[in-house]
Amino acid sequence: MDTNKITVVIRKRPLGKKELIRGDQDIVSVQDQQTVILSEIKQKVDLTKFIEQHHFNFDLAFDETIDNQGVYQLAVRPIIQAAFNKAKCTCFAYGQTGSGKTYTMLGDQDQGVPGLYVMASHDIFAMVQKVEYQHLVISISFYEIYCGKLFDLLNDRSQLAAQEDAKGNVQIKGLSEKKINNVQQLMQIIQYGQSSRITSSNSANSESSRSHAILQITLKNNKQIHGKLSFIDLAGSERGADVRDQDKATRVDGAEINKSLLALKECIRALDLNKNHTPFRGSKLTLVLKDSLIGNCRTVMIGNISPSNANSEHTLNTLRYADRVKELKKPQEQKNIDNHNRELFLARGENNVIRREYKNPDSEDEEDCSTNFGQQGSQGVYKVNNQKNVLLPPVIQVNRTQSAHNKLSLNETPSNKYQHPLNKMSNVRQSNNNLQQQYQLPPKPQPLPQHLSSINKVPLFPQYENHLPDSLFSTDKTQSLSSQNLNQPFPPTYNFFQNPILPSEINAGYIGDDDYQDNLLLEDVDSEIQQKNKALINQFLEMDQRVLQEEDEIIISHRNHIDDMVEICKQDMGLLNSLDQKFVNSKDYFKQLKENLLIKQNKIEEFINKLNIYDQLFEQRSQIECELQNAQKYNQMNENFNQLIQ
Ligand SMILES: Nc1ncnc2c1ncn2[C@@H]1O[C@H](COP(=O)(O)OP(=O)(O)OP(=O)(O)O)[C@@H](O)[C@H]1O
Repeated sequence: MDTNKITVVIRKRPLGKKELIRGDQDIVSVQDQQTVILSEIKQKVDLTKFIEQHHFNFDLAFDETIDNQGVYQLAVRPIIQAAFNKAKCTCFAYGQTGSGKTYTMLGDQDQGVPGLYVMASHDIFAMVQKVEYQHLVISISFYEIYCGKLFDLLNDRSQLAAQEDAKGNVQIKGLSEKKINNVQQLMQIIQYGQSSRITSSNSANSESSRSHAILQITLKNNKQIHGKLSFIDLAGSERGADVRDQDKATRVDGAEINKSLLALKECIRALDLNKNHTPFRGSKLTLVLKDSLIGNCRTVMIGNISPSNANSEHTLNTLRYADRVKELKKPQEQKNIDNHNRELFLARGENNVIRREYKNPDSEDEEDCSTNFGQQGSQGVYKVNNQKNVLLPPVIQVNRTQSAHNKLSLNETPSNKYQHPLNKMSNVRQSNNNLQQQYQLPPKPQPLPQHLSSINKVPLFPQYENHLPDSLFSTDKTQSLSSQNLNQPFPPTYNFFQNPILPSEINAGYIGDDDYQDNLLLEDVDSEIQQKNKALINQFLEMDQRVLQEEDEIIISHRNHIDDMVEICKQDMGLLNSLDQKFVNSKDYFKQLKENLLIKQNKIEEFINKLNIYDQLFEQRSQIECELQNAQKYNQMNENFNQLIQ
């Protein structure tokens, strides 16, 4: 699949009123429009707190200062253009309950904030005024998937059936389609459909949606589909088990949500890897989206995240999910590097994680609050931030081409102290932990990179003009929707898919950058232990990759196996039939039956062998994982020991 077909975007929402009152801390920082850093507050067994910083890199990352208009312009608008060029385009909003998915898609009517639906439709209706698209008819469908069932939101929630025809096309039988002529009509229909959605109260968000809502806008040319846009407000990604006060129905529903989100990830993964088999049938969601995820398609995945420390686990899950989707379209070398950034297997060894000492934001100790790390300029100086709701990592800029003296300076361990063989490594870790974690003011809205600031903004919503951020676009926002603009709804100079945003500079915090990793740890600490650990990690990653590949192949083999068995069963039936009709004598019948059984036996054995190989690989991976965990425990013990004797 073309690398530009999938765009992964992260959007952080601001802290909500309740969170501010509760004193929640903002633990997410977005840097250079691509990097997201989550500072997770954790606790050791001795109850001391520390911060684990997780670094992620995406196609686009938006902080709380961006509004829906900005998200639309930078991430979504290009797919509207693509739909007019006959593509099937999909925009997903993914994230935990209350992270801002609906706000992004639908906006906030009370506050007069437009969402992506309305912005897209403004552009669509502007486009169909162009001569070359005047023949296109726009129609919409709106339905939801709840507990694996489809409900038509534009027809009294009537239940629908998704059926796959002989050619593999999926049709939703009975789905109503409304022809629309203008934005107002579209919004009225959406509002009507939205009011029929399934919502149920839960502890995270009183208007929580527990279903996937799918809005499809189809561009038709004489009943033929010219292009299609699907906007999907996915159900909350958190696990059913994490939601309080849940009854059985809620739990079942939660499991269904998980299943579909996993299937979605698998489908995007399969497409990206150009696999022969894509598991669309893994869930209703992926089945109904089949035609939008194959061939000439574009996908924008918006991962919505909450900034609050109370949601750190879910936020981390969303970032990892999005990272997994995004990881697939990277070149192999980059994947290898980022494999280091992946989930769980060795929390302390995870290479996209930095551990830091936790400093209580209530602390009045000014002296500790300004530490120079030897950086040039002001970036290494950490100032007190009186704003208690913000817990942001210090931005340490390290130029990766700089020589050793420009690196993050680490404290020397006094030579008269006992040195354990593992000391070098633990010294580094300890020094890292000793870095004073301070609190910065939230970053000012960052100016867009030069090549983006020249975007020719077309004011889509004269009625919403007052809400547009001045900082976002260089053009005059009072410009009206003139006929000239209507003829040119898409900025001719800008196409996101042709001009992806490049990181303006390497951010030192991004540990996926192996030069930086080398600078921080490896060059300075060349211990045997560390080499061993590194080798173990590489072994683990290699094995992990093989296990994942084997898993994919087994699923494909299983489907093939079923097809084969069905074929043999058909032959068996035919054989019996022939015997009944006396077309075959009993001797030939027994001979053929035996042959069929042997073929079945061979196929079953072949498949069992595959499963055995998988078991072995899995076992090997577990062993390496275990060794890694032991190494981790050993290092921890050593570190504790050092702390005790110092
Ligand atoms: N970018 C934002 N700016 C301001 N407020 C926001 C933003 N994103 C979300 N909110 C607010 O946060 C609350 C939760 O957002 P929203 O309902 O969109 O969450 P959700 O992810 O759709 O949740 P669910 O899956 O339960 O429907 C709402 O009150 C919304 O107005």
